This record gives sequence, C-alpha cells and structure tokens, in this order.
Amino acid sequence: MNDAAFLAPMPLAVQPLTPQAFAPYGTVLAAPAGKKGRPINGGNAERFDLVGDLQLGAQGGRPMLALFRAQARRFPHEVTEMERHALGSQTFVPLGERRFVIVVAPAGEAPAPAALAAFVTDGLQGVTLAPGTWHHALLAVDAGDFVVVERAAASVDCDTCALAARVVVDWRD
Ligand SMILES: NC(=O)N[C@@H](O)C(=O)O
Ligand code: NI
Repeated sequence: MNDAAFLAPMPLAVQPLTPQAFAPYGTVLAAPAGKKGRPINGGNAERFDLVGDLQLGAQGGRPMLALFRAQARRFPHEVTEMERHALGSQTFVPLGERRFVIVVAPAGEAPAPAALAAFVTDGLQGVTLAPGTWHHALLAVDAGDFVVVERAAASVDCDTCALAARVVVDWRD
C-alpha cells in the first residue's frame, strides 16, 4: 500500500435515519409514519408505545435520565474511538428540534472500519441503541439539549475501541 493510500481516511457516507436501516442497531424514536396513535386522555392526545423494554436493570443497574447539553460538532468528523454499553440500552431524544449524527456498528467484536454505518436524524427523531451496539459518543449537528436514558450502576459500563484505520464521517450541513 503506498503512503497516500495509507494516510487517506475512509469516507463514511451518512444516510437519513429510518427505522428499517437502523434496525440492526436499535430503535428509531418517532411516531410511525402514516399511523395514528392510541387515543388517550379523553381523545386529547395520541399514544405511541415505542420501546417496551429499555433493558436498564441488568446486574443491579437502574434507569438514569440525564440531560446532555451538547455543543455542535464540526463535520466532516474523524472517528477515532467507538464505545459500547454491554449491559443496557442508551436512548437519545432531542429537546426541541435538533439534529444529530449517529455512528454505529453491530454488537459483538470490536468493529472493523467497514462495519461502521452513519445516520443523520431529521431533528425530531431520537434513537434507542440496543445493548452492546458500538457507537460514537453523541455527535450533535445542532447545539443544545438532549434527554438521555441509560443504565446506571456502581461500575461504569462503557467499553471503548480504536479503529484499525482512519474513518471520516463524510457529511456537511
Ligand atoms: N459519556 C456519555 O455519558 N455518553 C456516551 O455514552 C455517549 O454515547 O454519548
Ligand atoms: Ni454511549
């Protein structure tokens, strides 16, 4: 491999977030397109049950709801580290209309660069990452607040891994 090829990062294309494309990694949090919710509160609201088991209690864990006040990231963004929470899911919901990019890889062995996938939300969508899904820490496109629901326990559940080659999230606002 010549030097140029060695140094050139692999561009990671960013696709619009859809439930189908994100299914191997978790759940997209949004009202199902074209579907009515269950009427509640005397018909003054519709209910959509999105995730029935957030998996936050394994090995003495408990649910934690946090608020992340995120700065806007600059793109293209080089991915240097991925992480996973093996014992619980992690949910990100924007407070207000606020986009973010989510870089993921399937649970299991530390991911090869080619196994990464990247999605950008529409500003209203949230995600629940399945336990063990490899992901990059929150990449806010629009600065501001996100509600995060995750498993909390006496010991931190966060494995990290470096990538075997350079990868750049190839996206511009
Ligand atoms: N560090 C932290 O609490 N957040 C990460 O787990 C993340 O995925 O953003
Ligand atoms: Ni995380």
